[in-house]
Amino acid sequence: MTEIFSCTAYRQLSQMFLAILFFHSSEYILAVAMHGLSNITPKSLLISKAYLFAMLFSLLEYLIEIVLFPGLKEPWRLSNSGLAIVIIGEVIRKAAIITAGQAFTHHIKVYHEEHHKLITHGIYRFIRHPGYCGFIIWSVGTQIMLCNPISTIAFAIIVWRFFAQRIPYEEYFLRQFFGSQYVEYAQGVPSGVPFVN
Ligand SMILES: C[S@@+](CC[C@H](N)C(=O)[O-])C[C@H]1O[C@@H](n2cnc3c(N)ncnc32)[C@H](O)[C@@H]1O
Repeated sequence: MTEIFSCTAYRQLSQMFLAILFFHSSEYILAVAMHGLSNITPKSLLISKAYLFAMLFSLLEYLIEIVLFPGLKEPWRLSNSGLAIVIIGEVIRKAAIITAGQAFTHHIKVYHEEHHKLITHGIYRFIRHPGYCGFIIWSVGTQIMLCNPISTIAFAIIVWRFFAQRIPYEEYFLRQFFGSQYVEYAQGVPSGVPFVN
């Protein structure tokens, strides 16, 4: 047992645990700070059944591989690059949440509220969906950090597909709310999610 859970495994699993803990607790704290505790539900922790399934799958992959192919987990440069990618993803996502403030809601708004202003400054000057871009980077980074080949590819495809479907829906309402102001903004600024215009 001690041999299976080598130093590498302890380090990688602790980093994963801390990455997840930091991500969800900071999402919740920021949601409370932006919207007030009374407007927040446990959904702001962003833990869905699909997400839990994906994370458990990745943990299972890790455990199977560390037993059967321990050498797969050893490339420390790759694992450290994963950690760096996780941090970059966090920074991009949190910059989005802090910049957008009350405009950043975890559900997509389908009715225009008066206080909802179009955000085009800060990180939104460079990409239209930094929150989604940051999450894709963060989630794929967690799997690179664990040196999980299957989950790295699966996370990249599944998370990308999720946002590729969500963005057109979200932008339909943004065009309804902000009209030509949003159309012009979208023409000049890339989405930040690969292959999504
Ligand atoms: C989960 S947030 C994600 C925001 C953005 N898609 C991102 O990735 O940073 C979803 C809410 O943000 C709002 N939203 C998205 N882009 C916005 C912008 N540029 N200005 C104001 N609100 C925006 C949408 O109306 C939606 O209700």
